[in-house]
Amino acid sequence: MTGPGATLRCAGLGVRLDDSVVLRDVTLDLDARTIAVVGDNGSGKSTFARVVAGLVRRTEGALEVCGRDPDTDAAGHRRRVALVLSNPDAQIVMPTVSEDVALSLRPERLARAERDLRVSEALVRFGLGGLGDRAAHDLSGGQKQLLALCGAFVRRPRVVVADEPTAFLDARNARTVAGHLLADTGHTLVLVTHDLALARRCEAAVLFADGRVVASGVASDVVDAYDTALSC
Ligand SMILES: Nc1ncnc2c1ncn2[C@@H]1O[C@H](COP(=O)(O)OP(=O)(O)OP(=O)(O)O)[C@@H](O)[C@H]1O
Repeated sequence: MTGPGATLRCAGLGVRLDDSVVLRDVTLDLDARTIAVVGDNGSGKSTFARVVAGLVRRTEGALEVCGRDPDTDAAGHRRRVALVLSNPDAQIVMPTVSEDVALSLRPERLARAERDLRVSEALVRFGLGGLGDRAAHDLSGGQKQLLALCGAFVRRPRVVVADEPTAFLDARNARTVAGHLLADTGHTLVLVTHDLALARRCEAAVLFADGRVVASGVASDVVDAYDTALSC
């Protein structure tokens, strides 16, 4: 694949895990800042998200994320990409809120003052100002997901891959988290979601079924196609 970097470009991409073919012949060319990934349970969305994030290697085909092949510079790719999962408990590593956010900045080897400033600015931005010294596991579910976003965005990632980030949240927290993910802060968003109203708010979408792409393009068109398939 050549030419200027579209956001997400795949040609004949396939993934085999433990001798099972999980993704097959995924071909896409999307140039959009926000991309939803939709489809039934088990259709391959999370696997695709992990390939985009550089956590799972494809076994076939070509892939470019913002013009770069994750496999040619895997470490650099992981530095540019942040991953947000549905279960924020799985993402909390450090005892306190601010230590947990600071951990995300460790690879940048910042001076302590700059690191502390970046952490406190991020906490305020995600509504956690004043909670820096709290035990991270004592936060509410919604606050924990905001902490996960804080840890993702404090690194100023080029790409954010979010896998069902609102799945366990109430309507208010889901709206807050979605607002942060969709806001234009210079990142590209790849958002796996079962929330079709949220998917419609993205610019583009991809619909998976049985490990294949069955529709891709403008988000509202793709979600309409999925809605139609669901009612058949
Ligand atoms: N390590 C693995 N080995 C074999 N098969 C796997 C592995 N990981 C996932 N799969 C299978 O790949 C298929 C796609 O899984 P994936 O988690 O990507 O789907 P999904 O669309 O994200 O589903 P959900 O909406 O339920 O989260 C499933 O059938 C799953 O069982």
